Amino acid sequence: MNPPALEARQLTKYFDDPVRVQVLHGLTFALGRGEFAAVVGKSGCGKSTLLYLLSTMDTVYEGDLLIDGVLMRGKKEAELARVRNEQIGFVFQFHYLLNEFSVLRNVMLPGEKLGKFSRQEIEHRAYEKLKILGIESEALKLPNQLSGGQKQRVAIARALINDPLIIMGDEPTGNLDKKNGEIVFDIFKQLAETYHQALLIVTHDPEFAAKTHRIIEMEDGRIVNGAATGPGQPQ
Ligand SMILES: Nc1ncnc2c1ncn2[C@@H]1O[C@H](COP(=O)(O)OP(=O)(O)OP(=O)(O)O)[C@@H](O)[C@H]1O
Repeated sequence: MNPPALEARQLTKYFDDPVRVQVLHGLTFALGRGEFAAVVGKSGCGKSTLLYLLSTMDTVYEGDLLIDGVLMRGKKEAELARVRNEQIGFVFQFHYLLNEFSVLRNVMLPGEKLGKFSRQEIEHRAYEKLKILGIESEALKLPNQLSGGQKQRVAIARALINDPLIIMGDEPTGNLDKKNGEIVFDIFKQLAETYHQALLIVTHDPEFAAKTHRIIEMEDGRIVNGAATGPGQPQ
């Protein structure tokens, strides 16, 4: 059996700014392949801090993090950068697309950075991703010629270019209207159910959270609900 896409074991985080404050209190949970989980909780409960740790961007923590069964502790920054680029796709509330490049090139950039495929192959993959997101006709436009919903779909295509095992989002629908939020939700669901990617999405939208496979509820730096993967959850 495959290991979980993501596993946190007693993840603990302190900030020392200006005094020592514990922000995460020994979080233990796993996220399987094909699972679509929402992380919810009040402002300040530690959701973004958790995402930072899980995405390997913050390496100062206690406890352990495993990605696809591999322990992240002790890895050098260059190795972590490779893990991030290859295994994790990130979608933020704001799209951070580069306006001087076409939509297609924006999607291709993380593929070029990975350096695993030829430029032609990356371009082919970028078109494929834009197609999944229903915006291949916009490929040669500049990001600022698109609507907000379309831009967010480009950002998702960019997160998918290297076929990551895990997709993380910090309020990826926070900036969208209801209709576009639903489109993005359906895309995430398809990624989990058709492509067996693991999705961990921070959201303040209860309707969005209620439609995912699993809600991980946080309170004051602890998981108070949804830490355990239920029986029958896709792996
Ligand atoms: N760099 C930092 N230094 C000190 N404290 C921090 C730092 N970053 C976050 N915190 C604190 O850690 C706690 C958790 O913050 P975090 O941003 O993870 O919460 P959140 O649940 O994502 O909130 P929101 O929903 O408002 O985005 C908060 O009390 C915050 O003030």
